[in-house]
Amino acid sequence: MPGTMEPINIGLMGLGTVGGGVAAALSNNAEEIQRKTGRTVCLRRALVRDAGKTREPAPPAGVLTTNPEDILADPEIHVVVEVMGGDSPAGEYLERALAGGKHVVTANKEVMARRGASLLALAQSQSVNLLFEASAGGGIPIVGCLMSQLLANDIRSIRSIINGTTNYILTRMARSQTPFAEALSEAQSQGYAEADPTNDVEGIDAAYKLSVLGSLAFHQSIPHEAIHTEGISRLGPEDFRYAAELGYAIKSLAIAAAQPDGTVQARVHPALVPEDHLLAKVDGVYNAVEVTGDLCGQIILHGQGAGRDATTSAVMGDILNVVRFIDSAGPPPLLPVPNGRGHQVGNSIRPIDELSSAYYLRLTCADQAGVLAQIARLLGDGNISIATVIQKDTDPGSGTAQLVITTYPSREADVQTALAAVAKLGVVVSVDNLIRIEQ
Ligand SMILES: NC(=O)C1=CN([C@@H]2O[C@H](COP(=O)(O)OP(=O)(O)OC[C@H]3O[C@@H](n4cnc5c(N)ncnc54)[C@H](OP(=O)(O)O)[C@@H]3O)[C@@H](O)[C@H]2O)C=CC1
Ligand SMILES: N[C@@H](CC=O)C(=O)O
Repeated sequence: MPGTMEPINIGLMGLGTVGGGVAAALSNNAEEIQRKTGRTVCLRRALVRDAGKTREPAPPAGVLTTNPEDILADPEIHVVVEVMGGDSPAGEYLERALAGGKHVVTANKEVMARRGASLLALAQSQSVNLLFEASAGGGIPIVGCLMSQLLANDIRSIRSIINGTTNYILTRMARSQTPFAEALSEAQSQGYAEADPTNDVEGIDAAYKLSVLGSLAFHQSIPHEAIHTEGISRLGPEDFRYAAELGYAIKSLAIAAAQPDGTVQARVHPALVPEDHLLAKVDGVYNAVEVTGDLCGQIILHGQGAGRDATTSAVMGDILNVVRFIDSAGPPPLLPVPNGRGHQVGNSIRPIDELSSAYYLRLTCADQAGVLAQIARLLGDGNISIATVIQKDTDPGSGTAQLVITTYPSREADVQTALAAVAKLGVVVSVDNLIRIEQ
């Protein structure tokens, strides 16, 4: 490690939306960083795929490289900041960096969801830090909050909006009837979306983030593969209209909740949220995380969940904390190492089938008398009671009508069985959507 008067050198892996923001902050805020940490923090190398790309601002001469060894094998680089994205090769680079005694800061939720447990154990064994605030919630300091200030709590639940791209798209669709593809392209041009936006719109990115947050909150591994995950691509403009008529907004929620039997329920899916709930008011690229703990009660953190500056704030916070750690000469970092003290071995995720929830159901049916009665009978046979009904002759002359039903809370497994029976009714043309209602 560097002597007390020497600079701390950063090896930046990735110089895109977030990496560009971090490089700019290291340069523009150099004096302030020096004032706050007593150290000069220098960008020594920046790894990219294409060194010929035009970059604004252009990095200083000699900084760009396409060879990861220029960072991993350089003993003068003390901190690796990974903002490349994806599991591989980023994951292998981080393993190498930690094994080589370098501190690591990453914004990569996929790597932390897939390899966080082993990376944290490696960091612990090497007495180096591994910080990952930007991996969930963008500029919202939720990771640090769960790791430190809320640590004394028995966390009961996390209910959150943790994908900026999706929330941006849903807001545009609800407010201005913007078509899905156009709203996605706007989110991409603002730098919010992942390299493969399927991860955003299909809920995969939110599942990675929920895996990170849930593992910290419940002190057990919440594997992303075990999280029930649904995307937003099946939502149509009519769903937003009907939801508003019923007094709800549609949001993509990521929820992890402790169950009385010690298991955890973890799910990412679109949901109807009452219009007066705080989560319903989170719009555009903003995210929010509601944490309920036995001591703190309910806390809601709200802020920008994606974008260059907000994410740079989280990454830079981690960098400055690493610099302070280097100079603290204190004990090794206290990382949330899985299977370590207070961390349960194994995991127990409750299957979605056992969830009890109210539902919004949209159907296209024959426009004739008695249809609702037939559907109500089949739902009733499956122990599902109807709460409200909206009937619309949306396409006069077509012989079909739209039926929107909300139900009282019922078991997911019962709803799926009853719906399969409803779909087979001759008078039902199509089952267009089924969305959970979150109170
Ligand atoms: N954008 C956002 O709002 C947020 C992003 N994140 C996370 O931050 C990370 C980076 O995201 P973002 O900045 O948007 O991504 P970008 O696609 O904008 O940038 C990725 C950068 O990594 C470089 N890169 C990618 N793969 C390789 C590789 N195999 N070898 C060398 N260089 C590589 C690219 O090089 P080149 O420039 O040559 O193409 C580019 O500079 C991701 O993990 C993302 O999930 C987290 C929170 C918010
Ligand atoms: N693609 C992500 C970026 C931040 O994590 C999002 O849209 O939230």
